[in-house]
Amino acid sequence: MENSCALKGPVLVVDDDEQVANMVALTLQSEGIADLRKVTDSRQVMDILKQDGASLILLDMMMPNLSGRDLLPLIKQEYPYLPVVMVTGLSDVETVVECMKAGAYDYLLKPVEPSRLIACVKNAQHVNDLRNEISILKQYLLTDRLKQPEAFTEIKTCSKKMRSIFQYAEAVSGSRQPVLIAGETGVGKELMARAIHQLSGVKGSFVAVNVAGLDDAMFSDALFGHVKGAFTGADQVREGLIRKAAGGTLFLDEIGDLHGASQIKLLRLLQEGDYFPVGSDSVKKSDARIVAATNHNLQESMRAGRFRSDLYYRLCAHTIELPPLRERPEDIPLLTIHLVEETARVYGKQPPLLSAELIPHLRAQAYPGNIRELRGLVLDAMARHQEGLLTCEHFRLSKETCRNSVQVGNSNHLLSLFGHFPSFHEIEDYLIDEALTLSSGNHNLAASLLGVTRQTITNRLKARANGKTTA
Ligand SMILES: Nc1ncnc2c1ncn2[C@@H]1O[C@H](COP(=O)(O)OP(=O)(O)OP(=O)(O)O)[C@@H](O)[C@H]1O
Repeated sequence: MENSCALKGPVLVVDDDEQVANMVALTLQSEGIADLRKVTDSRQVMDILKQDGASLILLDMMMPNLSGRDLLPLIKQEYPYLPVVMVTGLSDVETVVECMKAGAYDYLLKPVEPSRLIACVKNAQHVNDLRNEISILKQYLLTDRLKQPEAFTEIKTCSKKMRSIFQYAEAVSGSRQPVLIAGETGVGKELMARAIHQLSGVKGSFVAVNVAGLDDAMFSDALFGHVKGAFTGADQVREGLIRKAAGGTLFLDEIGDLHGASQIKLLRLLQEGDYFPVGSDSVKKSDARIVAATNHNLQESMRAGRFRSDLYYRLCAHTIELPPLRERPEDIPLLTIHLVEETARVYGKQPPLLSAELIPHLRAQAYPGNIRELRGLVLDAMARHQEGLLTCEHFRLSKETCRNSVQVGNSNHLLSLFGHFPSFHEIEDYLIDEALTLSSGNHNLAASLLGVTRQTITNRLKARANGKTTA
């Protein structure tokens, strides 16, 4: 019995009549469902499932040697979550009822009507997606592990909230449904969109377009392209970005600013998977996965009549809300060190050590521009910095927060913290513990924060464990 309910693999079209199988396959291919396998001998089905799996089976009821009706219980016993759609002639309706009771997902009557076939397959795929998503989320609840941590390498974080978001992103990355990434400016929405693209394992490209400021004509031309002669000056055919994103991901940034007329076109693309190049009345199909991002509250925009509710509900099936930096201050040390190292590489400098008071200062900022703002601050500070420690003096920080943070060195504060005036070793231990907390236990990071080597921290911790520290 199959333990995992994650369903991967082609749609199997099982019919002894090759013509019918071809017709079904062609109809599905015309809808962009390309991962198909035709099987004309039903006795091969169980072996195929064992070797290559399947995400759905279209199973003819009447076949020589092993009928669909006899095969169904065998499939259901081994693969209880695999949707099986029975395909049958009208006269078999009673048997269909029996098959539904035996676990068939749905049935189609011959001759198969294309729109019903497509709707049935898409529904089954949607149910599969949801089941896969739930199954992955369940695994996370039990293990708290990421399957592909490398997809998130560019997103530096030690925040638990962000880690749960990574898990959710992994869970939805295999779905064909759109993903909406919401969050303030500069929180890393585009980085997240790229991670989802990488996680989904699709072969096509990641194509990004910022739709803010595009009027409807510009939007249609950029996305859908145009035919020669579509308008004055259109003397060449232009392939739209949607074509470039075929088999990949189309990232629509600032979707909350999308023009009203363009919203209708995008809705059609999401619902039907098709579009018209400008100046053409021949419809084109798209299999690009749509990921959209916004820093607006789309529900508010919807209530204010600026954003179509049908489009919103189509987009928000999988929503990822990235928290602002002020809600994950624990990321500030890690991000600062990452940005300092990155900038040092760009300027061809040695990465400087950070002064002890710098991180508390940086943590005290509000960052309305989030990580992009922190990046700007670090770039600017690194440009001023000549040599030695990187300190508060190099940063354009609010004087108020600097004054507040400087009070860390106040002796009253030390008295209230330790209950007595602390010894040198107590302060040392305290600093090491704080740095380890800030860096989520990362010794390299903690050493960099304290301006010492990693070995110093390790030796100190070892000595403490062996009871060799003096109070
Ligand atoms: N967690 C992170 N780790 C490292 N760099 C980050 C992180 N988050 C964001 N950045 C950097 O911050 C900058 C802004 O990120 P990004 O463009 O992804 O934000 P955004 O949310 O899409 O912004 P906007 O809404 O303004 O388009 C980029 O330079 C990006 O590399």
